[in-house]
Amino acid sequence: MPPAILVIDQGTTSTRAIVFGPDALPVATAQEEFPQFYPYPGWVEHDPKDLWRTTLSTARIALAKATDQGLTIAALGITNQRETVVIWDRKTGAPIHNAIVWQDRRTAQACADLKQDGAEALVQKTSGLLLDPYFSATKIAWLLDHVSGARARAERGELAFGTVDSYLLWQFTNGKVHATDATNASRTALFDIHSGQWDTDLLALFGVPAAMLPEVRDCAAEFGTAAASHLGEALPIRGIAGDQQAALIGQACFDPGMVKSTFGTGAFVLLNTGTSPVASTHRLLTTVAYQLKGRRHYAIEGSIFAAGATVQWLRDGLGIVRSSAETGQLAAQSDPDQHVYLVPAFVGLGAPIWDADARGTIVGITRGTTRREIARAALESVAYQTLDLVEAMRADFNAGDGAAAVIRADGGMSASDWTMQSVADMIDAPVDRPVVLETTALGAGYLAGLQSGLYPEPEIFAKAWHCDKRFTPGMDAATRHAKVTGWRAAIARTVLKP
Ligand SMILES: Nc1ncnc2c1ncn2[C@@H]1O[C@H](COP(=O)(O)OP(=O)(O)O)[C@@H](O)[C@H]1O
Ligand SMILES: O=P(O)(O)OC[C@H](O)CO
Repeated sequence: MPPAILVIDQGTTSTRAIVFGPDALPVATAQEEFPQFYPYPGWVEHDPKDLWRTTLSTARIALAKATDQGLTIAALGITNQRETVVIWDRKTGAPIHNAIVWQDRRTAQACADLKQDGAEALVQKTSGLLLDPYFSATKIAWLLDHVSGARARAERGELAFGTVDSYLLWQFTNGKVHATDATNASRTALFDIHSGQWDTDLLALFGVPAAMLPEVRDCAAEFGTAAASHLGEALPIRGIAGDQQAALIGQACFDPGMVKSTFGTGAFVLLNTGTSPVASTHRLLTTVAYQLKGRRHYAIEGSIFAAGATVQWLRDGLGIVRSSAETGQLAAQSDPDQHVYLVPAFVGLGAPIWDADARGTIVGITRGTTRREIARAALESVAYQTLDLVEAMRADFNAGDGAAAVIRADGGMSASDWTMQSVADMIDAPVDRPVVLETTALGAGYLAGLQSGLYPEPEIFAKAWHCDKRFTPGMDAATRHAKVTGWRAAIARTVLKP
């Protein structure tokens, strides 16, 4: 029977399982949403049992569909929402608390205090990240300080910490393997991205005992065996990467200067900088892109908190569109002489501004403004925010024309031709949308397939990447300049901290 790879894509709102055949094309999928918990404003939790339950249910469905097609699973790959923290008891495997999700802001004050003490330089230099509640370290400390007895148990080595990949790996292997990969480790703010080791100074800074940390492995590696009791057969786990890094791999962005952007609820833009980490002077993040055969490749990353979320707000909050896709139709009919800007700072602004207190605004409306101009402003806000990240990346990477010469797009919102054209116009570079849009799962599948000898080395795999549609920039420089100037003025009215 032809071999295939089963991938778990454990995301923020749903878990998906996708099987890739011998030619690395998707052949079977399953998806399941799970509950989100918001105990207080700004807090976001998941029940780890839900993450495991939906992992099993979707994997079983996808596996059965693949078996029906005569395929046999050679290995498992895992990709996951990053930074989210799970802590569990090593003896029972039981989590000591709900998972604290990457979006959770409960440790904002702890981060502000550390910043006040001048700790950000160490964090940035060693981990490549910033002092922000987004990352795992302060979430771990919060759990150790708020769950009764947890700190003492962690120090005695009784508790294990993991990002979601690590927790699923523990479950699949029945507690035999406590490991993660270098991309997930690089999102914790505890990992020295230069040496590839957990860092004792960062552990001391955040108050995290070393005894609770997983072992860090390559992205394509032997991660142990999923016990037969889970999926009906014992399966080797051979690939792990955080979801944005997995998308970079799935988009075959292996050369320095290549960029992918995933336009989902938010948007994540990553630029491959090769085997040297590049320290950003524009408050972008430096992160591990992937680690293969002990060799780390790096990326600089910027994130936009509201991309598709703005479209959802027009649909579910304002009720001025019936479907996401309608926004593109309305934008196409809008009046080009109206200069309306929407800054979707619903939960503050991400890179490169990082203002958690900024709140959204709409400027430039007149009595003649209709939902068409509002829809256009919503879609254009994604293009302007992408431009802000790409400009910062081009300046940081300093590679002239080679940096971000093209953006490879994916994610649900990449379905919007109008938005992709607008992004191309604003960044003044082509946007390519690939044939296989399941780039995140493909990236993890590629890693597991590479380790299994099923898929070829990166250079060969990259040749199998095919563009479905290229969006070529078509806006004249004067129009672009005027529009971007208007956007920057709108941002200035939004940002609270200059
Ligand atoms: N045709 C479209 N036009 C505009 N936005 C769209 C379109 N199709 C999907 N979206 C947006 O894409 C987002 C879903 O993308 P997805 O990658 O599934 O998100 P996530 O993985 O973050 O849950 C939604 O916010 C939706 O509004
Ligand atoms: O689960 P997603 O696709 O929303 O991705 C979440 C990111 O990994 C957070 O850093």
